[in-house]
Amino acid sequence: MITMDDIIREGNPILRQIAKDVVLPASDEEKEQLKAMLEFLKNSQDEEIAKKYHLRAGIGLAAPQIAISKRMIALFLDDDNGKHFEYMLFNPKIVSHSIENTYLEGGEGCLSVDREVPGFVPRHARVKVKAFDIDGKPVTLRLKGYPAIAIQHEIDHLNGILFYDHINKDDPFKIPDHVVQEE
Ligand SMILES: O=CN(O)CCNC(=O)c1cccc(Cl)c1Cl
Ligand code: NI
Repeated sequence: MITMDDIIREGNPILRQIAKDVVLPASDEEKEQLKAMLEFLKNSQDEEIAKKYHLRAGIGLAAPQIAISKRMIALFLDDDNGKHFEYMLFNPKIVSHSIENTYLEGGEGCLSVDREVPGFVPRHARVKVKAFDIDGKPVTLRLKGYPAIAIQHEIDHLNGILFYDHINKDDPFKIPDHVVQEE
C-alpha cells in the first residue's frame, strides 16, 4: 500500500518535471499503480486506517507525487451536494474550460508541500477533460465546483505545477478575475 513515505516533497525535481504520457494499453504494473493511488485516497479518508498508518487526507493524487513521472491521476471526493466522484485516469487533458474562474475560500493544500501556503488559487469554474479509464477506454468528463478544482490540481502535478504557483504574490487573498461565485 502507498503510505506517506512514498510521497515525494518539494525540492524533489520530479515534482517540477512534465510527466510522460502512458503508452496505451497500459501495462499491468501501471494499472496496479493507478489502483494503488485510488486505494491511498480511500485509506487517507478512513479515520481508522489514516490514524493507523499516519496518512494525511487527500482527495486526489498524481503519479509524480509517488515519484512516477507518468500522466496518471486518481480522484476520490464528494462535492458540496454529497455527490461522489471517483476516477482513475490515464493521460487526462483539459480540452476546454469556462472563462469564469472559481476558488476555494480555504485555499488548497498538497501532500507534497509540508507547509500551509495561504491564499486563493484561481481555477477554471468548469472544465471538459478527455482521458482514458483503467481499461483504456476513452472518457470525457464535464466537471464543475470541487471536482473541477481537484482535477485541475492533479493535472497541474503532471505539468510540474504546484497550487501555490497560482496564488497572487502581491495579494494572496485578492478575488481572482472572472469569479462568478465562491466555492
Ligand atoms: O495532489 C493531491 N494532493 O496533494 C492531495 C492533498 N491535497 C488535497 O487533497 C487538496 C486539498 C485542497 C484542495 C485541493 Cl484541489 C486538493 Cl487536491
Ligand atoms: Ni497536490
